[in-house]
Amino acid sequence: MEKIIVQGGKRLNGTVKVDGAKNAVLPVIAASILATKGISKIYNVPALADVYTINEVLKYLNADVEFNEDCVTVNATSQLTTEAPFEYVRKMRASVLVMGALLAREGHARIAMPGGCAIGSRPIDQHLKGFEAMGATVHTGNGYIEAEIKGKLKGANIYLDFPSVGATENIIMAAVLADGETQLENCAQEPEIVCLAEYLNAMGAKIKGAGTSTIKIVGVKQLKGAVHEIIPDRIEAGTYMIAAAITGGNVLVEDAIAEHLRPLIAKMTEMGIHIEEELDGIRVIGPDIIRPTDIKTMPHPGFPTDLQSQMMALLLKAKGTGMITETVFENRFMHVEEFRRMNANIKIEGRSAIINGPSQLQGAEVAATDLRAGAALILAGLVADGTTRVTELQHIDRGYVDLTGKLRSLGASIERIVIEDEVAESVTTATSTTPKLTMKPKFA
Ligand SMILES: CC(=O)N[C@H]1[C@@H](OP(=O)(O)OP(=O)(O)OC[C@H]2O[C@@H](n3ccc(=O)[nH]c3=O)[C@H](O)[C@@H]2O)O[C@H](CO)[C@@H](O)[C@@H]1O
Ligand SMILES: C=C(OP(=O)(O)O)C(=O)O
Repeated sequence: MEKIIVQGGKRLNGTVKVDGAKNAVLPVIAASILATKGISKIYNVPALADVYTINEVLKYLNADVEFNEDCVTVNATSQLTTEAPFEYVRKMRASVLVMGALLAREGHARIAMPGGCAIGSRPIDQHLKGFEAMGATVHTGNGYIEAEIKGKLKGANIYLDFPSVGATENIIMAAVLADGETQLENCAQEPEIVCLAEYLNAMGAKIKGAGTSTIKIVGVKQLKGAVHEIIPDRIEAGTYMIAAAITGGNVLVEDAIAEHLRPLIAKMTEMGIHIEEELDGIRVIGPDIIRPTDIKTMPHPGFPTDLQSQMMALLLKAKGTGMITETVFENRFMHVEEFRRMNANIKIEGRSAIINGPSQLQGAEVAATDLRAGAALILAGLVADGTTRVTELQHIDRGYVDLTGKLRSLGASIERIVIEDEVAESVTTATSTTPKLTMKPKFA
């Protein structure tokens, strides 16, 4: 078992570099199987557990995939198989993103049902509605969803009931090889959609309007491999911006793109945090007193749900009452119980959390209930009295490259350890806060 151990009380200072965006690289790698000619080279790829999983999915489908340094090379020119089994989809829901591409290219896709996860039920009805509008038939059974089309998909007008990120991506990937024009309305406008569309256009696709609520796609006959660079991860960047603010530090978040982070910058500014947009990133200077604010998560350009739990950590240190309303996922407050173990004063009312700050946070044993919850608990640990121990690190590894190493380079007292003997560890830690013989640091 592994744990992250944080000692609170250090101000963070220095520069931290952001990696490539998880939510951009996953659809881009999925889209690479649309190329029946040439190879793709995708740069600025973060070494995340989810990237290894999507690469495994592609290899299972019969593509050649290599991951060296920050570059993933894909050759998908051989005949593909058209099934993504449960073992991959269970590990990572984004495995469903190969569905649109397989359907467009091979006329068939069979994908294990993704099911729900800790943050919500997460259906994919909008993805399937798009495929059906393009002429595909969709069946479900035995835990799988199967879509097929005789001949080619046909361009269609598709209106999404909600601007789903995954549905927008899957439908774009289906439409690029369809006969005729597809118009996708009320679609997601996230920067990751723009990154995907730019890659597909470099492959020969004809997509216009990515980044707005209406996207037009004119189908083409064939796509070829292309070179593409993944955008910096705005959620990772936002997490370090909050780390700087919560500790009253001064940190340059290198490569953070301010245009992608407007809602966070606006809210942090309202909270009295000093933010400077510099040429090579965003500098955050934490104030002595943080003011409370109210936040409502929304699809982009609204406040991102993926920064909701980290902002809750920050509100715990604000002087006064703040409120967070989560509108994107129905169950994304799992971290509240964990914050309460740390002495946080939070009340839940329906889809809102009322945070009465400042809480005198205390170090505790807590579990990362999902990826961003894990990051939020570490942020709280940075300002808690004493030691915080975070478990369930597999969630954090899905979305942060070396979170402990990066925070330590800014001056945080944090390490990741492998515990060989759980019982011995609990006896030792009950009496001491010094490193124990039973623990081994995992990263240098
Ligand atoms: C790999 C990736 O990019 N993940 C991101 C993506 O997830 P993902 O693409 O799964 O998120 P969606 O935008 O699709 O989901 C948003 C909401 O719409 C609902 N919904 C979605 C599709 C559908 O067919 N039917 C339906 O009801 C979902 O249950 C959820 O409540 O966007 C989310 C919202 O910004 C982020 O939190 C995730 O980090
Ligand atoms: C919810 C997230 O990711 P995913 O959609 O991959 O579960 C996230 O990145 O916070």
